[in-house]
Amino acid sequence: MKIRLGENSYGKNAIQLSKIIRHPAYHEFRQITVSVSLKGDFEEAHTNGDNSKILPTDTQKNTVYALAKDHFKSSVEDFAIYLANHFVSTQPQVGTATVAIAEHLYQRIMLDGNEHPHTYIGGGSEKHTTVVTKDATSVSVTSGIADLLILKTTDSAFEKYIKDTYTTLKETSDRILATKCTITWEYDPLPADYTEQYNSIREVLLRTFAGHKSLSVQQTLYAMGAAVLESHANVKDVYLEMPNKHHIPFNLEQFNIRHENEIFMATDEPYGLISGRVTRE
Ligand SMILES: O=c1[nH]c(=O)c2[nH]c(=O)[nH]c2[nH]1
Repeated sequence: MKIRLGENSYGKNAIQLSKIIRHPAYHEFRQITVSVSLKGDFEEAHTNGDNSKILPTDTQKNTVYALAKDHFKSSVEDFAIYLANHFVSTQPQVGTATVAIAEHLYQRIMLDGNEHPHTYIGGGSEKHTTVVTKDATSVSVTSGIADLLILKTTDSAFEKYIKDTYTTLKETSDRILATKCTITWEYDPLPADYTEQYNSIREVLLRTFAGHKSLSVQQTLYAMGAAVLESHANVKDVYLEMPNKHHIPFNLEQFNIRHENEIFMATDEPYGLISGRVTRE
């Protein structure tokens, strides 16, 4: 029987790195999770146990910490590109390096109307993500937002869907719309300033979510993706995952209390999961 090795990769996942950038008047604090994955000439490692072309994942991890000192200064995208390029250009057996970074967001706390110089508040579950894939001739950058918890208390309906024997869901013209969404977009061409692009795309996403008169999560998902493509010529496509964080109206009428769409029961599971890619024709 002929057996052969198929597609393979290896690397270090979930490297936790924090950095203080000390400015004279204040400190910047950054916290990231980095994953490295390498593809290349690793056939012999798998079939013969020959490790002569293996850069240990432990060394990959150490490289991330070492290079962060001088090269993690601005955006996570710039650092990911630097790291991916390092592995491709210093290791001839590596054909493609993929570096994924998720940044955990912190802001300096406000005290007496001023940002405190060295004390921070976390940004909740939201993360700024990037996945950079680099080979000898090309680089791709897909950035995004992960676990962004957003909610609106009106301008969301869900009506006129299929009703069959098993339907119990009541139509609503005014419900809570809540999601902890993960959104990614590919840049093409690559921007000069990733942080500026990220902030501007994030604002378009939030503005669209807020302003959209939603007939369903599906429709809001499409509107958010389309708004990014309409406002950012260098975004090739947008992928959105929007779990529906249900807030179910609680039946107060069983206690003879009038239901005025004010009291809900938040449920974690099961949850609707709506996902979709919005792209240019
Ligand atoms: O926006 C929605 N889309 C659905 O497909 C769906 N299904 C459901 O039960 N509630 C909702 N809400």
